[in-house]
Amino acid sequence: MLDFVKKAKWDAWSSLGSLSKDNARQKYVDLVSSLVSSESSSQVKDTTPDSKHGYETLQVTTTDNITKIMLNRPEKKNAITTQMYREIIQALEEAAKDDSVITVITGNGDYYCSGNDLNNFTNIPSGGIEKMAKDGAVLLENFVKHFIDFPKPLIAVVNGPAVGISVTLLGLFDIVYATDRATFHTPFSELGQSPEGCSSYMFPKIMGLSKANEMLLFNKKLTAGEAYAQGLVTEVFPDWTFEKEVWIRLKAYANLPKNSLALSKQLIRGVEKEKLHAVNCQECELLRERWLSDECMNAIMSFFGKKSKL
Ligand SMILES: CCCCCCC/C=C/C(=O)SCCNC(=O)CCNC(=O)[C@H](O)C(C)(C)COP(=O)(O)OP(=O)(O)OC[C@H]1O[C@@H](n2cnc3c(N)ncnc32)[C@H](O)[C@@H]1OP(=O)(O)O
Repeated sequence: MLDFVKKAKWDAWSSLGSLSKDNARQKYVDLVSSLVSSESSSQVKDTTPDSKHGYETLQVTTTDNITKIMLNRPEKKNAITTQMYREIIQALEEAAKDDSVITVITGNGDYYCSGNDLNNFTNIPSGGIEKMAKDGAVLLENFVKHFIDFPKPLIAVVNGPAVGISVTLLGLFDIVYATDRATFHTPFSELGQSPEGCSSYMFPKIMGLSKANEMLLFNKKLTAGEAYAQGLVTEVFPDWTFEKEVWIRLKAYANLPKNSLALSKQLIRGVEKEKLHAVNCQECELLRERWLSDECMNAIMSFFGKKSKL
Protein backbone atom coordinates (compact mmCIF):
# COMPACT_ATOMS: atom_id res chain seq x y z
CA MET A 1 0.00 0.00 0.00
CA LEU A 2 2.87 2.38 0.77
CA ASP A 3 4.83 1.74 -2.49
CA PHE A 4 3.05 4.35 -4.61
CA VAL A 5 5.02 3.72 -7.80
CA LYS A 6 4.31 -0.01 -7.81
CA LYS A 7 0.66 0.66 -6.98
CA ALA A 8 0.30 3.12 -9.90
CA LYS A 9 1.87 0.53 -12.25
CA TRP A 10 -0.46 -2.19 -10.93
CA ASP A 11 -3.54 0.06 -11.37
CA ALA A 12 -2.51 1.04 -14.91
CA TRP A 13 -1.94 -2.61 -15.86
CA SER A 14 -5.30 -3.68 -14.32
CA SER A 15 -7.14 -0.94 -16.20
CA LEU A 16 -5.99 -2.54 -19.52
CA GLY A 17 -8.07 -5.63 -18.74
CA SER A 18 -7.19 -8.66 -20.90
CA LEU A 19 -4.54 -6.89 -23.12
CA SER A 20 -1.61 -9.27 -23.79
CA LYS A 21 1.95 -8.25 -22.87
CA ASP A 22 2.96 -8.13 -26.58
CA ASN A 23 0.00 -5.93 -27.52
CA ALA A 24 0.68 -3.60 -24.59
CA ARG A 25 4.34 -3.30 -25.64
CA GLN A 26 3.32 -2.47 -29.24
CA LYS A 27 0.83 0.19 -28.06
CA TYR A 28 3.56 1.73 -25.91
CA VAL A 29 6.02 1.82 -28.88
CA ASP A 30 3.34 3.42 -31.12
CA LEU A 31 2.59 6.09 -28.53
CA VAL A 32 6.27 7.01 -28.03
CA SER A 33 6.87 7.08 -31.82
CA SER A 34 3.93 9.41 -32.33
CA LEU A 35 5.19 11.75 -29.58
CA VAL A 36 8.72 11.79 -31.03
CA SER A 37 7.48 12.54 -34.54
CA SER A 38 5.13 15.32 -33.43
CA GLU A 39 7.97 16.84 -31.36
CA SER A 40 10.43 16.71 -34.25
CA SER A 41 7.90 18.11 -36.74
CA SER A 42 7.18 21.03 -34.41
CA GLN A 43 10.95 21.66 -34.16
CA VAL A 44 11.26 21.68 -37.96
CA LYS A 45 8.38 24.16 -38.12
CA ASP A 46 10.14 26.52 -35.71
CA THR A 47 13.27 26.83 -37.83
CA THR A 48 11.66 26.69 -41.29
CA PRO A 49 12.18 30.12 -42.85
CA ASP A 50 9.02 32.19 -42.89
CA SER A 51 9.19 33.11 -46.56
CA LYS A 52 7.52 36.39 -47.50
CA HIS A 53 5.53 36.31 -50.73
CA GLY A 54 4.83 39.01 -53.29
CA TYR A 55 8.45 39.87 -54.14
CA GLU A 56 9.70 39.29 -57.68
CA THR A 57 13.25 40.55 -57.40
CA LEU A 58 14.00 39.56 -53.79
CA GLN A 59 13.84 36.51 -51.58
CA VAL A 60 12.78 37.62 -48.11
CA THR A 61 12.73 35.20 -45.18
CA THR A 62 12.60 35.42 -41.41
CA THR A 63 14.13 32.67 -39.29
CA ASP A 64 16.09 32.51 -36.01
CA ASN A 65 15.17 36.17 -35.31
CA ILE A 66 16.87 37.27 -38.55
CA THR A 67 15.11 38.81 -41.53
CA LYS A 68 17.19 38.10 -44.61
CA ILE A 69 16.63 40.23 -47.73
CA MET A 70 18.36 38.51 -50.63
CA LEU A 71 18.78 40.35 -53.94
CA ASN A 72 17.58 37.75 -56.41
CA ARG A 73 18.57 38.50 -60.01
CA PRO A 74 21.73 36.39 -60.15
CA GLU A 75 21.73 36.21 -63.98
CA LYS A 76 22.00 40.04 -64.06
CA LYS A 77 24.52 40.15 -61.20
CA ASN A 78 21.71 41.47 -58.95
CA ALA A 79 21.56 44.83 -60.75
CA ILE A 80 18.86 46.97 -59.11
CA THR A 81 15.84 47.74 -61.30
CA THR A 82 13.26 50.38 -60.32
CA GLN A 83 11.03 47.49 -59.22
CA MET A 84 13.84 46.17 -56.99
CA TYR A 85 14.37 49.62 -55.40
CA ARG A 86 10.64 49.61 -54.53
CA GLU A 87 10.68 46.05 -53.24
CA ILE A 88 13.73 46.74 -51.03
CA ILE A 89 11.90 49.75 -49.58
CA GLN A 90 8.89 47.54 -48.83
CA ALA A 91 11.06 44.74 -47.37
CA LEU A 92 12.83 47.24 -45.07
CA GLU A 93 9.49 48.65 -43.91
CA GLU A 94 8.25 45.14 -43.09
CA ALA A 95 11.51 44.11 -41.41
CA ALA A 96 11.40 47.25 -39.24
CA LYS A 97 8.06 46.09 -37.85
CA ASP A 98 8.42 42.29 -37.71
CA ASP A 99 9.61 40.17 -34.78
CA SER A 100 13.18 39.86 -36.01
CA VAL A 101 16.11 41.24 -34.02
CA ILE A 102 18.51 41.96 -36.90
CA THR A 103 18.15 42.42 -40.66
CA VAL A 104 20.61 41.16 -43.24
CA ILE A 105 21.02 42.12 -46.90
CA THR A 106 22.91 39.76 -49.20
CA GLY A 107 22.98 38.68 -52.85
CA ASN A 108 22.11 35.46 -54.65
CA GLY A 109 24.78 33.98 -56.95
CA ASP A 110 28.37 35.03 -57.54
CA TYR A 111 27.79 38.81 -57.19
CA TYR A 112 26.59 40.82 -54.22
CA CYS A 113 25.25 43.48 -56.59
CA SER A 114 26.34 45.24 -59.79
CA GLY A 115 24.65 48.50 -58.75
CA ASN A 116 21.95 50.41 -60.53
CA ASP A 117 20.48 48.52 -63.49
CA LEU A 118 21.50 50.69 -66.43
CA ASN A 119 18.23 49.79 -68.16
CA ASN A 120 16.58 52.15 -65.66
CA PHE A 121 17.90 54.93 -67.90
CA THR A 122 16.63 53.47 -71.14
CA ASN A 123 12.90 53.32 -70.40
CA ILE A 124 12.07 56.94 -71.17
CA PRO A 125 8.57 57.88 -69.93
CA SER A 126 6.16 60.09 -71.93
CA GLY A 127 7.35 63.16 -69.99
CA GLY A 128 10.82 62.76 -71.56
CA ILE A 129 14.25 62.39 -69.95
CA GLU A 130 13.71 65.33 -67.56
CA LYS A 131 10.76 63.46 -66.07
CA MET A 132 12.80 60.25 -65.94
CA ALA A 133 15.60 62.05 -64.06
CA LYS A 134 13.14 63.71 -61.67
CA ASP A 135 11.32 60.43 -60.89
CA GLY A 136 14.66 58.65 -60.49
CA ALA A 137 15.89 61.23 -57.98
CA VAL A 138 12.66 60.99 -55.95
CA LEU A 139 12.88 57.19 -55.87
CA LEU A 140 16.57 57.23 -54.96
CA GLU A 141 16.10 59.73 -52.13
CA ASN A 142 13.27 57.65 -50.65
CA PHE A 143 15.32 54.45 -51.04
CA VAL A 144 18.36 55.85 -49.21
CA LYS A 145 16.10 57.42 -46.55
CA HIS A 146 14.92 53.92 -45.59
CA PHE A 147 18.52 52.93 -44.83
CA ILE A 148 19.19 56.10 -42.82
CA ASP A 149 16.05 55.55 -40.72
CA PHE A 150 16.18 51.76 -40.38
CA PRO A 151 15.65 51.15 -36.66
CA LYS A 152 17.26 47.72 -36.09
CA PRO A 153 20.86 46.56 -36.61
CA LEU A 154 21.40 46.24 -40.37
CA ILE A 155 24.09 43.88 -41.61
CA ALA A 156 25.52 43.46 -45.11
CA VAL A 157 26.70 39.96 -46.02
CA VAL A 158 28.76 40.78 -49.11
CA ASN A 159 28.96 37.45 -50.92
CA GLY A 160 30.84 38.69 -54.02
CA PRO A 161 31.80 41.80 -56.01
CA ALA A 162 29.85 44.97 -55.22
CA VAL A 163 29.44 47.96 -57.56
CA GLY A 164 27.98 51.47 -57.40
CA ILE A 165 25.10 52.07 -55.04
CA SER A 166 25.53 48.68 -53.35
CA VAL A 167 28.94 49.94 -52.16
CA THR A 168 28.02 53.51 -51.27
CA LEU A 169 25.19 52.30 -49.01
CA LEU A 170 27.60 50.27 -46.90
CA GLY A 171 28.37 53.33 -44.77
CA LEU A 172 24.77 53.17 -43.55
CA PHE A 173 25.03 49.52 -42.41
CA ASP A 174 25.98 48.69 -38.82
CA ILE A 175 28.23 45.76 -39.76
CA VAL A 176 29.68 44.64 -43.11
CA TYR A 177 30.96 41.06 -43.49
CA ALA A 178 32.65 40.17 -46.79
CA THR A 179 34.02 37.12 -48.55
CA ASP A 180 37.65 37.49 -49.67
CA ARG A 181 36.26 37.23 -53.26
CA ALA A 182 34.42 40.55 -52.87
CA THR A 183 35.59 43.77 -54.52
CA PHE A 184 34.25 47.28 -53.95
CA HIS A 185 33.93 49.62 -56.94
CA THR A 186 32.28 53.04 -57.24
CA PRO A 187 33.02 54.10 -60.84
CA PHE A 188 30.98 57.31 -60.81
CA SER A 189 33.24 59.54 -62.89
CA GLU A 190 33.65 56.76 -65.43
CA LEU A 191 29.83 56.77 -65.73
CA GLY A 192 29.52 60.57 -65.79
CA GLN A 193 27.64 60.41 -62.48
CA SER A 194 28.30 61.42 -58.86
CA PRO A 195 28.25 59.65 -55.47
CA GLU A 196 25.06 58.72 -53.64
CA GLY A 197 23.96 56.66 -50.62
CA CYS A 198 25.43 59.38 -48.33
CA SER A 199 28.91 58.21 -49.38
CA SER A 200 30.07 61.79 -50.08
CA TYR A 201 29.82 62.29 -46.30
CA MET A 202 30.26 58.78 -44.85
CA PHE A 203 33.28 57.61 -46.90
CA PRO A 204 35.59 60.50 -45.89
CA LYS A 205 34.39 59.99 -42.31
CA ILE A 206 35.10 56.24 -42.40
CA MET A 207 38.34 56.11 -44.40
CA GLY A 208 39.70 59.68 -44.50
CA LEU A 209 39.45 62.15 -47.34
CA SER A 210 42.25 60.96 -49.62
CA LYS A 211 41.23 57.28 -49.60
CA ALA A 212 37.59 58.30 -50.17
CA ASN A 213 38.69 60.45 -53.11
CA GLU A 214 40.52 57.53 -54.71
CA MET A 215 37.27 55.57 -54.66
CA LEU A 216 34.65 58.24 -55.33
CA LEU A 217 36.57 60.49 -57.76
CA PHE A 218 39.09 58.16 -59.37
CA ASN A 219 37.14 54.87 -59.51
CA LYS A 220 39.68 52.85 -57.50
CA LYS A 221 38.36 49.31 -57.04
CA LEU A 222 39.19 47.93 -53.57
CA THR A 223 39.87 44.32 -52.70
CA ALA A 224 38.11 42.95 -49.63
CA GLY A 225 41.38 43.25 -47.69
CA GLU A 226 41.77 46.93 -48.68
CA ALA A 227 38.15 47.67 -47.80
CA TYR A 228 38.76 46.10 -44.38
CA ALA A 229 41.97 48.12 -43.87
CA GLN A 230 40.02 51.30 -44.66
CA GLY A 231 37.21 50.51 -42.24
CA LEU A 232 34.45 50.03 -44.84
CA VAL A 233 34.31 46.29 -44.05
CA THR A 234 34.10 44.90 -40.52
CA GLU A 235 35.65 41.50 -41.21
CA VAL A 236 36.74 39.42 -44.21
CA PHE A 237 36.28 35.62 -44.35
CA PRO A 238 37.79 33.03 -46.69
CA ASP A 239 35.23 32.30 -49.39
CA TRP A 240 34.98 28.59 -48.58
CA THR A 241 33.91 29.17 -44.95
CA PHE A 242 32.17 32.53 -45.50
CA GLU A 243 28.50 31.52 -45.38
CA LYS A 244 28.97 29.04 -42.51
CA GLU A 245 31.01 31.32 -40.25
CA VAL A 246 28.96 34.44 -40.90
CA TRP A 247 25.61 32.79 -40.22
CA ILE A 248 26.84 31.15 -36.99
CA ARG A 249 27.92 34.60 -35.84
CA LEU A 250 24.67 36.29 -36.92
CA LYS A 251 22.49 33.68 -35.19
CA ALA A 252 24.33 34.38 -31.93
CA TYR A 253 23.85 38.16 -32.38
CA ALA A 254 20.16 37.62 -33.06
CA ASN A 255 19.74 36.03 -29.62
CA LEU A 256 20.64 39.30 -27.92
CA PRO A 257 17.83 41.39 -26.42
CA LYS A 258 15.93 43.06 -29.26
CA ASN A 259 15.05 46.38 -27.61
CA SER A 260 18.48 46.92 -26.15
CA LEU A 261 20.06 46.50 -29.60
CA ALA A 262 17.55 48.79 -31.35
CA LEU A 263 17.83 51.53 -28.72
CA SER A 264 21.64 51.42 -28.73
CA LYS A 265 21.67 51.63 -32.52
CA GLN A 266 19.41 54.67 -32.40
CA LEU A 267 21.72 56.28 -29.84
CA ILE A 268 24.78 55.68 -32.04
CA ARG A 269 23.13 56.81 -35.30
CA GLY A 270 20.67 59.39 -33.97
CA VAL A 271 23.15 62.29 -33.75
CA GLU A 272 23.93 62.05 -37.48
CA LYS A 273 20.44 61.51 -38.87
CA GLU A 274 19.58 65.09 -39.75
CA LYS A 275 22.94 65.53 -41.46
CA LEU A 276 22.50 62.30 -43.41
CA HIS A 277 19.06 63.33 -44.69
CA ALA A 278 20.49 66.66 -45.88
CA VAL A 279 23.41 64.91 -47.63
CA ASN A 280 21.01 62.43 -49.26
CA CYS A 281 18.91 65.30 -50.61
CA GLN A 282 21.96 67.12 -52.06
CA GLU A 283 23.37 63.98 -53.66
CA CYS A 284 20.05 63.20 -55.37
CA GLU A 285 19.71 66.77 -56.64
CA LEU A 286 23.17 66.61 -58.24
CA LEU A 287 22.46 63.19 -59.75
CA ARG A 288 19.24 64.45 -61.30
CA GLU A 289 21.37 66.93 -63.24
CA ARG A 290 24.11 64.42 -64.03
CA TRP A 291 21.63 61.97 -65.58
CA LEU A 292 20.81 64.62 -68.20
CA SER A 293 24.46 65.20 -69.09
CA ASP A 294 26.18 64.00 -72.27
CA GLU A 295 28.89 62.39 -70.13
CA CYS A 296 26.34 60.13 -68.44
CA MET A 297 24.38 59.29 -71.59
CA ASN A 298 27.54 58.39 -73.50
CA ALA A 299 28.65 56.04 -70.70
CA ILE A 300 25.29 54.25 -70.70
CA MET A 301 25.19 53.94 -74.50
CA SER A 302 28.72 52.63 -74.42
CA PHE A 303 27.72 49.89 -71.93
CA PHE A 304 24.77 48.77 -74.02
CA GLY A 305 26.85 48.95 -77.20
CA LYS A 306 29.01 46.38 -75.32
CA LYS A 307 31.92 48.77 -75.80
CA SER A 308 32.59 49.08 -72.09
CA LYS A 309 32.49 47.04 -68.96
CA LEU A 310 33.77 48.08 -65.58
C1 LIG B 1 15.84 54.92 -60.94
C2 LIG B 1 16.72 55.19 -59.76
C3 LIG B 1 18.12 55.31 -60.18
C4 LIG B 1 19.02 55.37 -59.02
C5 LIG B 1 20.44 55.37 -59.48
C6 LIG B 1 21.36 55.44 -58.35
C7 LIG B 1 22.77 55.66 -58.80
C8 LIG B 1 23.49 54.40 -58.90
C9 LIG B 1 24.67 54.33 -59.46
C10 LIG B 1 25.32 53.03 -59.67
O1 LIG B 1 25.04 52.01 -59.11
S1 LIG B 1 26.60 53.14 -60.77
C11 LIG B 1 27.03 51.47 -61.14
C12 LIG B 1 26.20 50.92 -62.25
N1 LIG B 1 26.69 49.60 -62.62
C13 LIG B 1 27.40 49.36 -63.69
O2 LIG B 1 27.74 50.23 -64.45
C14 LIG B 1 27.80 47.91 -63.90
C15 LIG B 1 27.62 47.50 -65.33
N2 LIG B 1 27.98 46.08 -65.47
C16 LIG B 1 29.23 45.67 -65.80
O3 LIG B 1 30.15 46.43 -65.99
C17 LIG B 1 29.42 44.18 -65.89
O4 LIG B 1 28.18 43.59 -66.17
C18 LIG B 1 30.00 43.58 -64.57
C19 LIG B 1 29.19 44.00 -63.36
C20 LIG B 1 31.46 44.03 -64.42
C21 LIG B 1 29.98 42.02 -64.66
O5 LIG B 1 30.66 41.60 -65.82
P1 LIG B 1 30.61 40.05 -66.23
O6 LIG B 1 31.37 39.91 -67.50
O7 LIG B 1 31.03 39.20 -65.09
O8 LIG B 1 29.05 39.75 -66.45
P2 LIG B 1 28.11 40.30 -67.61
O9 LIG B 1 28.02 39.27 -68.70
O10 LIG B 1 28.49 41.66 -68.00
O11 LIG B 1 26.70 40.40 -66.84
C22 LIG B 1 25.69 39.40 -66.90
C23 LIG B 1 24.40 40.07 -67.35
O12 LIG B 1 24.04 41.05 -66.40
C24 LIG B 1 23.87 42.33 -67.03
N3 LIG B 1 24.23 43.39 -66.08
C25 LIG B 1 25.19 43.34 -65.15
N4 LIG B 1 25.21 44.48 -64.46
C26 LIG B 1 24.26 45.28 -64.98
C27 LIG B 1 23.80 46.60 -64.68
N5 LIG B 1 24.34 47.31 -63.70
N6 LIG B 1 22.80 47.09 -65.41
C28 LIG B 1 22.21 46.38 -66.39
N7 LIG B 1 22.61 45.11 -66.74
C29 LIG B 1 23.62 44.58 -66.02
C30 LIG B 1 24.79 42.25 -68.22
O13 LIG B 1 24.39 43.20 -69.20
C31 LIG B 1 24.58 40.82 -68.67
O14 LIG B 1 23.34 40.77 -69.33
P3 LIG B 1 23.15 39.86 -70.63
O15 LIG B 1 24.16 40.36 -71.64
O16 LIG B 1 23.45 38.45 -70.17
O17 LIG B 1 21.73 40.06 -71.05
